[in-house]
Amino acid sequence: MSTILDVTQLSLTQGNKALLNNIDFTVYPGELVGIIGPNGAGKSTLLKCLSGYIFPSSGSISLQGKPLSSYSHQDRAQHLSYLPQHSEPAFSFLVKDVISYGAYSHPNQNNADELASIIAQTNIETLLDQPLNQLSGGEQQRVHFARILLQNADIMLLDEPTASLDIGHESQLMNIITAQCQQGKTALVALHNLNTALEFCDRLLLLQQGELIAFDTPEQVLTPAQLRQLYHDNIRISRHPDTSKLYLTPLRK
Ligand SMILES: Nc1ncnc2c1ncn2[C@@H]1O[C@H](COP(=O)(O)OP(=O)(O)OP(=O)(O)O)[C@@H](O)[C@H]1O
Repeated sequence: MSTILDVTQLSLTQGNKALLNNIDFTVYPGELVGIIGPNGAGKSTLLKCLSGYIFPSSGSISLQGKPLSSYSHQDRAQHLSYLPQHSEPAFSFLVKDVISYGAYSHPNQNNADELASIIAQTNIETLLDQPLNQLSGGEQQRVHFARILLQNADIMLLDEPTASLDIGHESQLMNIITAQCQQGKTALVALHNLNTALEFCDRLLLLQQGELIAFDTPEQVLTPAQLRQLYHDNIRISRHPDTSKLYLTPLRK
C-alpha cells in the first residue's frame, strides 16, 4: 500500500535547542496514529511542522507523494486539516459561523446534510447561535472539532483534541475519529491520556526531548520498561480485568 505521509530526517532547531531531531516515519491511509510523550517532548512542534504552520530547519515532509511545500494553501487545506492545542477566539464569532469556515477550502460543494450530521455527532445543536468566546473550554473544543470534520481533509492533525473534554465526550470524539479512519481518512492525534491511546490508536509515535523513541503498536511502544523510563514511579501499571489491556493510572504515594 502506498503511504499518505512520509517524514524524512525532520529537524527543527530554535536558538541552540533541537526541538525535533532527525525524525523519520511514514503513515498509511486509514491509520489512527497517537502522538505521545511527556510535556515538552515536541508533540505540538511536530504537528505544527506537518501542518505547514512552521518550517523545519531540515528534512522533508511528503503528502501523498508530493512535498508539502509544493501545495498551495487551498490545495493543502483539502488534503490536511489541523486543530491546534490552543486557539483563543479573538472575536465573538457565532458557533455556526466558526463551523462553516471548515467548508472554506471547498466552497462550491453543498454540504448541508454533512453539516447536520456533524452537528448531531458532536452534540453542539444547542450552541449554534452562541458566541464562541462565551462557551466553556470543552464546548469550544467540540466546535473546533466539528469545523475540522466539515473541512473533510484526507489527514487530520489534532493536537490534544480531548484535553478539555469530559470522559463521555472524549469517548464520542475518539469514536468519531475511529469511524473516519475506517472510512479511509487518516488521523495523527497528540494525546496525554495513555489509556485512550491504548484503546483507540493503531500505532503510537513516542517522542521524548525531540527524539522519536518508538513508532509501533500501542503494546509494543508502552512496555512497562518504557513507561518506567518515561514516568518513573509515578504511575501504576496494571491490566484491565475485562479487556486484559494495559491500564495506567497515576499512583498515590
Ligand atoms: N517558539 C518556540 N521557541 C523556542 N522553544 C520552543 C518554542 N515552542 C516550543 N518550544 C519548546 O519546544 C519543546 C517542545 O514543545 P512542544 O509544545 O512541542 O511540546 P509538547 O510535547 O507538545 O508538550 P505538552 O505535552 O506540554 O503540550 C519545549 O521544550 C518548548 O519549550
